[in-house]
Amino acid sequence: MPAKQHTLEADGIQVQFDNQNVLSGVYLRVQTGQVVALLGANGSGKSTLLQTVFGARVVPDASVRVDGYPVMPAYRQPGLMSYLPQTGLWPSGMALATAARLLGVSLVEALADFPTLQKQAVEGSTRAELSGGTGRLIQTLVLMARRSRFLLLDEPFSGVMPVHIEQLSSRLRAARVHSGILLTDHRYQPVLDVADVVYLLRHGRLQLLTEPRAELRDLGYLPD
Ligand SMILES: Nc1ncnc2c1ncn2[C@@H]1O[C@H](COP(=O)(O)OP(=O)(O)OP(=O)(O)O)[C@@H](O)[C@H]1O
Repeated sequence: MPAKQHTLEADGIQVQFDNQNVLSGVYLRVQTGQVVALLGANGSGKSTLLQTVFGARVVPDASVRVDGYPVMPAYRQPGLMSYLPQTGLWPSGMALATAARLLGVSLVEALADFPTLQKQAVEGSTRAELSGGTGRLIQTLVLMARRSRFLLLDEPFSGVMPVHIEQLSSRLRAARVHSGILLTDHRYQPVLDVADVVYLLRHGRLQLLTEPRAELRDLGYLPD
């Protein structure tokens, strides 16, 4: 029997910095079974939006709902949402195994199918001892192993080598069985390859793209 579908919605999000509107009148919808891409220029407000949805940023009048019920702050609801911030998920000097344990995950299971990562994540090793891309990938895999209903990923492909991006993309596709995934990254190609739905954040608003590659080219986000 197919898993029951759940819907995350967010709206009413108005954010200003220095009297400039960063987010105004955003409506976002993510369903379990979907990978939803959030694209946009540097500084367009993608990270601000993810922080707000997770509850890490408090925005008056914002509404975040799952299946129609308010879930603010979402991070307080057990099993509901996991969030990979752009700045890192745990302190870089913390042992990977400790970080995974605090997140309720087995490091070995999280890194299954990634033998090179398993070799690097030996007892006591920390993110600070790994390359940037390896550390990024390990954080994403640990977070995914929590199997939360919704997963917010801010630049999971950053610094990750193509062969691992491919493997991570397969994991993301498979994770749709139990999760809805909201993903932002400047590596448009792998994002578009994995996404079921694509939003462009522009002038503070979300635009749903129906022909993502063509529209991104027309708007100057992708080269001709
Ligand atoms: N705490 C803050 N104080 C002032 N301005 C901020 C603050 N946080 C974010 N901003 C501004 O808000 C805008 C949106 O930032 P945000 O990090 O959300 O963009 P982004 O789309 O994630 O960018 P990038 O793709 O470069 O990561 C930027 O202009 C940024 O300078």
